[in-house]
Amino acid sequence: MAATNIDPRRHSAQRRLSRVPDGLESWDEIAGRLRGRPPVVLLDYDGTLAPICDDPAKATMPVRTREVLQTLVRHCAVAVLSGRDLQDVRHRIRVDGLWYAGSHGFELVGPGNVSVVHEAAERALPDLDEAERRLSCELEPVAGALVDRKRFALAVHYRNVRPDAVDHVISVVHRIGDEMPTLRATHGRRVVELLPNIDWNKGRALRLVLDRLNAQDAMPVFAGDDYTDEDALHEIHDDGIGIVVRSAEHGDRLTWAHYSVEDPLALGGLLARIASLVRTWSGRQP
Ligand SMILES: O=P(O)(O)OC[C@H]1O[C@H](O[C@H]2O[C@H](CO)[C@@H](O)[C@H](O)[C@H]2O)[C@H](O)[C@@H](O)[C@@H]1O
Repeated sequence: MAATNIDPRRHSAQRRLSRVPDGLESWDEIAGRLRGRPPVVLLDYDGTLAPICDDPAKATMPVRTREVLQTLVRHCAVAVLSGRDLQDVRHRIRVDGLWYAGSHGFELVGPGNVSVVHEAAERALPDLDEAERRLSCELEPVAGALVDRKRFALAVHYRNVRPDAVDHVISVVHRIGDEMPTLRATHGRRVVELLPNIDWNKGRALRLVLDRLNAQDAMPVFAGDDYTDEDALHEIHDDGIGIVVRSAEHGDRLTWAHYSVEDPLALGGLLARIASLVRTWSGRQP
């Protein structure tokens, strides 16, 4: 299962979540790293901007975080890289001027009507349709299982499934995915997903955004909470600031992040400090 791009030779640079310093406590160090290098801020949505909840349709970002994004985007480039469908994540964030990537980066839109769709991923669409049909049918009897179709991904949520039925749900998704060579499986927070079997992920989408912005001198700052975010954290590991949002759900896993924050609210606080810093540089305009 080719879920990530990560080069195993560099695994020694990963750390356990419990050993990653807190970003708010390390603020002076972060501010020092940003000095002279304006940030490009790239963010995951679920579990990062918005707290995790039982119903994916009800995940919302705190009002204060939206205000911070509105301030940030006036002073630096901001992108949201989500596993959600592109239209869904745009609708949830509702801030103009941002880059938005949906389906884990297989489609993106940016300011000035920029639109990028991964062409090869379109070849997986018939199999995604077929997998959606079969999974909806096979998992219909499983209470709490939720099949969530995005344009270039198919998530099966098991957060509300009885613990003794979870393995069954996961194995059904893998069996159907294995029968379709155009698809591959990935895992997230109480979710298993089928994606186009292409060497593409949030790390590659992040690099695409930086390239399009011509942002070689900028400091990429990425924040995420989940396994799929590790590709983006890995991508900027040597030349950026990676932040992981901690969660008990993952245990003491390995991460490429440089700093951590306790939860989405704390991340909002850290983003507010970054916003305040970049505002100062541009003469304190709102
Ligand atoms: O990359 P993200 O923006 O973090 O999207 C990843 C998945 O997030 C959503 O599911 C997760 O959040 C739900 C709401 O809190 C939660 O109920 C679920 O258990 C989590 O897995 C979203 O629904 C998925 O489509 C995304 O792929």
